[in-house]
Amino acid sequence: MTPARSRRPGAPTRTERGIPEATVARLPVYLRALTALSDSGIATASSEDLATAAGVNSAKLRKDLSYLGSYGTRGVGYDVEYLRYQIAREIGVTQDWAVVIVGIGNLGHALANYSGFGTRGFRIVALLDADPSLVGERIGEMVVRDFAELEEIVASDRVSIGVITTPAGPAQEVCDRLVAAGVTSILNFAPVVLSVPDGVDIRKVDLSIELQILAYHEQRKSGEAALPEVPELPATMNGLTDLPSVGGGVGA
Ligand SMILES: NC(=O)c1ccc[n+]([C@@H]2O[C@H](COP(=O)([O-])OP(=O)(O)OC[C@H]3O[C@@H](n4cnc5c(N)ncnc54)[C@H](O)[C@@H]3O)[C@@H](O)[C@H]2O)c1
Repeated sequence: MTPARSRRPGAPTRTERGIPEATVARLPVYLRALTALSDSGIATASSEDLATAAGVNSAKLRKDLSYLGSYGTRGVGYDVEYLRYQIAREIGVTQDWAVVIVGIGNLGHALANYSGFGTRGFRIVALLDADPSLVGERIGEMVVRDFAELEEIVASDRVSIGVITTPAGPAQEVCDRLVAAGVTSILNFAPVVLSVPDGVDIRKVDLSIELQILAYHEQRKSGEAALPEVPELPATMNGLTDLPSVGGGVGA
């Protein structure tokens, strides 16, 4: 009989391929840094260069990349194009992902107007809203469509990712409709915890939490300046620095 697999307490959670979730959360950051290096015509980069471009320390970067089987060449560094391809393949952005955005208010408009998704492998196929006064509005090359068309759009465009930018109240109902229609990944901007069935991935973007983390660091910095001897913080608080950034989440 196969023994039940249990996770060692405190051990990092890992994906099915054995890559720690924290590493997966940093891969889009590396991808963005590599794209910038590639756009500047740089063909190879040392782990230090790459770490600086990505804003992490080089030991962490080397460890992360080792999970992809990428170790660079001693004295030369990493092949920028190849590493970019490896990371894109790992994240799954070598293919085109169809995305719908639900709730085209202030935030929905801002996301709809953002042109950076396409170059990162995400194709916005529909902007949906329940407000009839918004339906038919043109935003760039797209027209806001009625949320009632959701099921038809998800099926015809093979949509796998849904972005929720509605108020908190209707967010769970919108989420349920997305899931029932066949969407299996959700990016939620609404300030509410959504429940999804097994097999559906959900990410929450909350700028106020990110700001609170910055406030914590600010307080710590000013505390250190004012008081020469600041007591050591518990390890769990120090771990806050390992949280993935919001920017990585939305690819902005
Ligand atoms: N995560 C963050 O960091 C962050 C930052 C800003 C705003 N927000 C949140 O994002 C959400 C949107 O903010 P906003 O300022 O754009 O709000 P908004 O009121 O301008 O827009 C919300 C839109 O959702 C639509 N809507 C409402 N119910 C719907 C339904 N059942 N189906 C489809 N569409 C529906 C409305 O018609 C409206 O157009 C809010 O929940 C807000 O709290 C999050």
